[in-house]
Amino acid sequence: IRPHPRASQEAVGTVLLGCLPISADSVSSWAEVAFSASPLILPVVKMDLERKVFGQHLAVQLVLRALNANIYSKRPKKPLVMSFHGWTGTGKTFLSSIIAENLYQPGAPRRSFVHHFNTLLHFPHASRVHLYKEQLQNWIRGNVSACPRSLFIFSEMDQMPHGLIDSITPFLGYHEEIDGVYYGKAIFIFLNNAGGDKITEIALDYWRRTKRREDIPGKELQQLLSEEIFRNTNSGFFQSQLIQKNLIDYFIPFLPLECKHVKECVREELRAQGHPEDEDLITEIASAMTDYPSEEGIYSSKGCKTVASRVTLSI
Ligand SMILES: Nc1ncnc2c1ncn2[C@@H]1O[C@H](COP(=O)(O)OP(=O)(O)OP(=O)(O)O)[C@@H](O)[C@H]1O
Repeated sequence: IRPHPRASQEAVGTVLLGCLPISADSVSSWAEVAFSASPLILPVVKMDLERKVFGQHLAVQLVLRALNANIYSKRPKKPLVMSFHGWTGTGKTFLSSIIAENLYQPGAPRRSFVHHFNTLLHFPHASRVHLYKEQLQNWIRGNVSACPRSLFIFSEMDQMPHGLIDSITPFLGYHEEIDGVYYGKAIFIFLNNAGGDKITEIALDYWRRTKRREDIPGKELQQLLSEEIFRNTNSGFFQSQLIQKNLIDYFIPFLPLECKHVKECVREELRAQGHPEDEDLITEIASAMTDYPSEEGIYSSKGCKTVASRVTLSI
């Protein structure tokens, strides 16, 4: 990751990447305008999430609650920090992109406020952790100083070099300001496969006891997740201060997707590609994808991830 030349300590308070090329004050106020914290925003996000995201009632509920608490507060005491967990293809990236799309007013240049870090792309070498730490801090400090409502998304957390994520600990705490920068309106989302097996284990247990997945208690699941990723050497949060200091506000579980959810994804994909909703084809693709556990075939181990290509190949 190469921070924008202006996103550095000296430049805090000047113009930064992604913001309009005007003075810091106007950038800041522009960002405020672009961020539509009107009473309408959450109903719109809610509608979008409930309509487009299948099988993730817990994640949707928790995310809405979290956004509600931060967005409508005049001066949140700390930035909103959410960590999404679940198997591949269950909608973690999809849900964060829906948040990013809805958080800012239409027409606002989203890249000005939404910053996506992909571990494999931006932090590929464990030996360069020191360099990454400094760059990451500069990037966040610089962008939040210009756009307080910045959204930072970190994907592939499982691949994150140990210790790197702790470099942003100071920004995530309860501080009025740090060196003149206020972080309370920023939003951080971490995307992680770690914890996915635990979530599936619990979901499967409910299924086997013929209990509804809707009855899985979110609170307990969140607690289990925080313990699991702290212990897991591959979670990106292994022995992380972010967890020790309770700076992650919400651990959001993404449940494994069942055949009926995959069917919805296939249906959606057919529509998006402009094809008729062929029920036989929908069932065929979804059934072929629900492969876990091998004896029962209840969940799709790839979620909806390969749906688009399967639809393309089947047409
Ligand atoms: N729960 C879901 N509801 C609707 N569509 C979904 C859902 N999960 C996945 N999809 C579809 O599958 C695609 C891939 O999912 P997505 O990239 O969000 O998975 P992910 O959980 O981020 O996976 P990974 O952990 O591998 O990054 C999405 O773009 C979306 O089209």
